[in-house]
Order: sequence, then structure tokens, then C-alpha cells
Amino acid sequence: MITQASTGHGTGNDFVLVLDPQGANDPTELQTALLADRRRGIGGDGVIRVVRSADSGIPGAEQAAAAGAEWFMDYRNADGSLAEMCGNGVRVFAHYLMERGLVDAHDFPVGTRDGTKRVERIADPRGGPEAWYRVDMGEYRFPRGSDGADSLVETDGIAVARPALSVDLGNPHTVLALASRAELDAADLRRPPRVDPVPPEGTNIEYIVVDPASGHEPTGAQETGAQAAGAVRMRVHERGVGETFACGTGACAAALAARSWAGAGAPDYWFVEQPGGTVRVEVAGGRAYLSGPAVLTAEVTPSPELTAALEALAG
Ligand SMILES: N[C@H](CCC[C@H](N)C(=O)O)C(=O)O
Repeated sequence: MITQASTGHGTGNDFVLVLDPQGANDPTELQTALLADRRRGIGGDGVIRVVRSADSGIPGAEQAAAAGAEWFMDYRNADGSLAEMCGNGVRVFAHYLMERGLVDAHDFPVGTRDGTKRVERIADPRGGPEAWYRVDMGEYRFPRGSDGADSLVETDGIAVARPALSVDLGNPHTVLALASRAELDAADLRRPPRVDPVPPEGTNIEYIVVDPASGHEPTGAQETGAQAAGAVRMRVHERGVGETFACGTGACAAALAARSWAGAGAPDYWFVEQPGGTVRVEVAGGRAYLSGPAVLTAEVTPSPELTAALEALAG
């Protein structure tokens, strides 16, 4: 029975969070979809169950517990489907743990379906009021090679299918570069884009414009020291959700694709500007690091009607 929930977002990618320490409330797909429903439920791009790794019964969670990750981020997309990782969600998850006093460190491991991730609370590099977190997203992969493209993506509003590069951040991504901001704005993401070859597990699709003039240089210098920074504008059609204001794993995939296409000497720091806000991606030692804000927005008590509707959808 879900009697309490919270909501939060990372750069406008928002989530319903449900505390379930003992893993007693593993929601069904239909229950998850109702919680995420913006009209009939609470509303969010995804649902995050906050569960103790040792009690979750989720494959791999025992290893997370053994690695010191007391808490496990059990993430599901708005359609109820499971996903391996959520970059914006893990920042909100970490913020929830800190704000609730469920962890007492500023740098701690958390469990995810893509393994244990280290999260560190940092100051907003622009001096703003929001809590920022830096996440070691782990090793990334180009499943079908990193030079050029391995897929074609057909999108409403974009003339002809465009080449795209597959990037794996624990969850699948397909990144394509557009020629201009106007073309980026013209993409109509109300219908799912068509990817060829069809990815067997589905994919998150990122549309980017590499945008050195995006105005991040001065800020970038503050945040990256002397290092040059790349800048990308991005929109995303997320697997299991649709278009969202931001995607953390997608921002990493976008930066990694732009860095690969830029060739030798490309920056290791990238600012990825999305409709919901800007995050920073660092690449080092074959790993990606994602930094960005996290905000808790509300505490929610489901009404008796919603509670009854959720119970009716129990497994
Ligand atoms: N829709 C994604 C999961 C959420 C990713 C996104 N919200 C993020 O911040 O990384 C998938 O099915 O792989």
C-alpha cells in the first residue's frame, strides 16, 4: 500500500519517489503507470522506489549492499517499464536520501540496475541555490563502434532519415547530430522516431546541435579550470516516456558522441543544454561523470480514491 510519496526533478526531468525500505511494495507496471500519470495519478517521467539494497530482492542489489550502497534506486519509466539507469533520477534519489537524513555522508555509493554508482554532493558551479550532485556514471560503450554512425533515424519534422551513433550508458542511446538550432526546434517528437535497425531493447534518442557559441565558454572556464569545454544543445525522445525536458544518461551519450565525432583533441568537458536546463559531462579514463542539480518539489499523500485504484492494480 502506497500511503506517501514525494516528487522531485533534475533539470525538469521529474519523478515520483516512494520510500519502501523493506521492499514490501514492488509496484506492478500498471501501478507505476498510474503513479506517473499526470492527470489520474501523481505525475512524473518516472517512478523511483527507494529501497534498501539488502532487502530489495533485485538482482545485483546484494553486490551493491556489499559495496556499501545501503540504498537502491529502483527506477521505472512512466509506462511502467524497467530501465537500467537514470542520470537525472539518481541525483534526485541522492538528494532525497540526504534531505531525509537516510545517509549522513556527502559522497556515497548507491545501488542501481546498472551497478553501484558513486554520488557526491557539490556546490552549484554557477553559485546558484540548488543542490548539485556529481555522479560517476561508470564505463560507457559504443556497442557498434565509435566512428561515424551505425543507425538511421527517421523523425517527423526532419527531412530524410539521419545517421546516428549508438552509445551505451547501461541503458541504450541513439544520438544524431542536426545541422542547426532551427532544425532541432523543427523535430516533432510527439510520435516515436523510427530507428533502423530496430534496437531490440528499444532506445533513447538524442538530437543534438554541437554549439560552441552556446555561451558556456566563460562559465565553462570557471567550472573546468583551464580546460576547454564543448557545448551541445539537445532534445530527447526517451524510451518508455516520450519527449522529456532532459535526460541525464542521454546528456552523457550526447557528449560522448560529440566528443567522438570531434576526433583527437576533443574536450573532456561538455555542457549539455536541454529544454529543462544544463548539465555538465566529464569524460575521463573511459568513464563518464554527470554533474547537475536536484530539487525535491512536494510531499504527496494519495487520496483514498487513488489508493484504492492503486490497490486494484496490485499483482
Ligand atoms: N528512459 C530511460 C531511463 C531514464 C533515463 C533518463 N531520465 C535519465 O535521466 O537518464 C530508459 O528507458 O533507458
